[in-house]
Amino acid sequence: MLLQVPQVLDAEQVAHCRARLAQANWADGRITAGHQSAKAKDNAQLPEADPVARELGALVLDALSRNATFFSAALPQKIFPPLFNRYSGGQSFGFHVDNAVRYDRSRGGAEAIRTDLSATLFLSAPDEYDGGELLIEDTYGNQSIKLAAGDLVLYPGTSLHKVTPVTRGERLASFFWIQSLLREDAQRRLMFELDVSIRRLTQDVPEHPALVQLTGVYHNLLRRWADT
Ligand SMILES: O=C(O)CCC(=O)C(=O)O
Ligand SMILES: [Fe+2]
Repeated sequence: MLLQVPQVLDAEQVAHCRARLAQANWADGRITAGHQSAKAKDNAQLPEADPVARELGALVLDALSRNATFFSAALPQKIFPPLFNRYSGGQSFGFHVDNAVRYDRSRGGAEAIRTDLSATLFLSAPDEYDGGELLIEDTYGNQSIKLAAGDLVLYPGTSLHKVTPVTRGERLASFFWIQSLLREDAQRRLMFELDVSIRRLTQDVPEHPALVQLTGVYHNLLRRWADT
């Protein structure tokens, strides 16, 4: 399932991130690339331990924790501390699949996070740059994603994807991975659709007794499938 989540960050939060990123110590993006993707990757990135990355990463995680759509679609178990990248002057990232497991070293150890889902949170407005589309190979063909600043796209970690060359301006984004309670994309999609339907019914017919039953079905399926 490929899902766009609008307005994860508001205009003020985006402006704050951009101001901090303008002063940050950017490095070559290949620092976090796996063996294969290093060949395809040409961008700038903040190192994982960079204080600006940690500070803004916490801001992004806090926004995600209050976003019902993100929660319902991802059913997050662990989230990799958000990273930040920048493409300009023709930079791009060729087709690749993200590493299956990432190690979060932000708390001293090296906690393994299975990358069930990948996410990009756009921090530049689409009219600020040319190119820079995130192309994702989906079951239904290629999707070309270029979202408003503050919006996020969530897609299965199993997907082949690339970022097309940025030929004008600069594309800033935050990107990260999620280990979900549900390992399979098909299960996550079913649970998301069930949750969206229950929420619509709760709005339209709040007193209907079947709502209690349906909510029970949701939780009992999750209990059956959740991998904790
Ligand atoms: O910049 C993006 O939108 C995606 C970055 C990416 O695919 C990666 O770092 O693995
Ligand atoms: Fe990637």
